[in-house]
Amino acid sequence: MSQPLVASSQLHIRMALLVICAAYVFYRLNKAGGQERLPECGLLGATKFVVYSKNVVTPKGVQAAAVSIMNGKITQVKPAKKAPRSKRRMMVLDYGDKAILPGGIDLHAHLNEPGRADWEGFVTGTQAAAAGGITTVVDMPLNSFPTTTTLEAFDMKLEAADGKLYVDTAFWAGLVPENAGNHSVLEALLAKGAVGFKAFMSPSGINDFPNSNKTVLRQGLEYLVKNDVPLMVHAEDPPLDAPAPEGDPRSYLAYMSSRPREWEKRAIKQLIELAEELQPAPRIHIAHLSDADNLPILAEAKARGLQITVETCPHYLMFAAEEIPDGSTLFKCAPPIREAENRERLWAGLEEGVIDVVSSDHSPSTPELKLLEEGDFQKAWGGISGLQMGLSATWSEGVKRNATLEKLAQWWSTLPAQIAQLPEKGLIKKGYDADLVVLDLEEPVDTSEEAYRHKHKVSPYLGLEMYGQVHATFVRGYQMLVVPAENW
Ligand SMILES: NC(=O)NC(NC(N)=O)C(=O)[O-]
Ligand SMILES: [Zn+2]
Ligand SMILES: [Zn+2]
Repeated sequence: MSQPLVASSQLHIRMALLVICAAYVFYRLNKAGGQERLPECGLLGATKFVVYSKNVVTPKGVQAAAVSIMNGKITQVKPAKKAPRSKRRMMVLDYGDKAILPGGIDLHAHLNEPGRADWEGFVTGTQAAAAGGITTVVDMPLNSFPTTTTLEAFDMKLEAADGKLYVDTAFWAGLVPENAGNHSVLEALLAKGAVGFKAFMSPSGINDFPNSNKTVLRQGLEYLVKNDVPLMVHAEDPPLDAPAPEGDPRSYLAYMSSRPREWEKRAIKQLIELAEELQPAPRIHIAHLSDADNLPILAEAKARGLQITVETCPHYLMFAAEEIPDGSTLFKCAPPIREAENRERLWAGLEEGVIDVVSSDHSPSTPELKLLEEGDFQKAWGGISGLQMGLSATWSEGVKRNATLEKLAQWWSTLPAQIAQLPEKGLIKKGYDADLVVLDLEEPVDTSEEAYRHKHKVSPYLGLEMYGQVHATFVRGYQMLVVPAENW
C-alpha cells in the first residue's frame, strides 16, 4: 500500500498549502507598523512583472539576471547585464546590486496559536517572517493549545490560521507516546497536510507534549518510513536521575552545565541507531544542533547513506556562552548556547554540509515568563524570539567567515524545501513559486523595537549591529513591502 499512500500524502501536502494560501489576507506593511489592506492581491495589481538585480542567486550561481513572474510563478530567469525597460504591461523592479535570493523557509517556528496567541500568534508571527525575508514558515506542533497531535487539534490549527497568514505556512504534527503506535492517527494527520512529525527526547516544557524514548520513536518511524516523511527530533536525552540544577540561578554557566553535552550526544547516537535499524531508511531531522562534538558521528552517518539531516539555529551561530551576561534569560534556550570555540565548529559543519539548514527555533513567550528582572535561568521560559532576524543574522555572521550567497540560499531555502518536501519552493528557477527576498548585504539591519514585528519586543537580537537588511519579500508574486520604496 505504500506507493499510492506516498502519492496521496504528497498531494495533500500541496493542497493544504493551496487551501491556506487561498485564505491569505494580504497587507502592505508600512514602516509605522500599521496595516493597509491592498485593494487587490498582487503587486500593485500586477500579476505579471520582472525583478532584476546584478546578484540573483540561481541554481547556476550568482548572476545578473531578470526574473519574470506571472501569476505567482517564476516563468523565466534570463541572464542580463542591464535591467530590461519597464513596458506598459510589464513593470520591471530594478534592485541594482542588491542580492535576490529564494525566499527563506523556516522549518522551526513556534507560532503558539491556538491557545497561546498571547505569546505570538499567526498574524504577528507571519508578518515578522515577511519582514525578515522568510516566505514559508513551518509551524511547530507545541506551545499551542491543544498541541497538534490529533486530528481535531490539526483542524483547530487550520481554523486558527485561516485569514491570518502573511507568508506561506505549513505544519508539523506532533509525535507523542499516545499517538506513536496509533498509525491511523498518524495517517490522518499526514492526509490533512502535515509535512512530517516532531518529537522530543527531553521534557518539552509543555505538559501536553510528553517526550518519547527510543521505543516510542521506533513505533512512529515504522509508519513514517512507509510514507517517506521526516521525523524531526529535539535531541537531548537527559538521564532519569538527572540532578536538579545547582548553583546561582542567575549564572549562565550554571544553566549551561545543567544541560550537558552528554544529553545531546546520547540522543543523537540513538537516532543514528534507529536510522540504521529501520528499513527502508527513515528520514530523521535533528532539530537545533548545539553541540559541535556530534559533527563527526553525523558526518559518518551521512557518508554511510543514512537519511539524517541536521539543523542549527542563528543563536548558536551568533552568540557565545562567554558573552552571555548572568541573569540574561533572553538567551535561555535548549539545548543551550555553548562556547565561542563550539560556535566556530558549527560554522565549519555548515560549510562542510554536515549541518544542512539553519532555522530560527523561534520560541517566544510573554515577557513575564522570561523573568527578565529576576534573571532566574532555572525558572524562566526556555526559548528565543528570533524568526524575523534569523536570515539576516546568518548572513551578518556568515560573511565574517567567508560564507557565500549560494550557501545562504542553500541553508535557508533550497535544503529546507527538500526536507519539508515542499515542491516548487527553494530555488529561483522557471516553474518555481515566485518566493523571493531582496537583501541589501551591507546595510545595517534595523534591529529597533519599532521594526521588530513580533508580538513581544523581547529578543537578544534587539539593538544588535547586524548587516543584511531585507528590502522586499515576495510570496508567490505578492509583494510584502517591508521598506517603503522611497527609502530604497
Ligand atoms: N517548548 C518549546 O518551545 N521548546 C523549544 N525551546 C527551546 N529551544 O528552548 C524547543 O524547540 O525545544
Ligand atoms: Zn526543541
Ligand atoms: Zn523549538
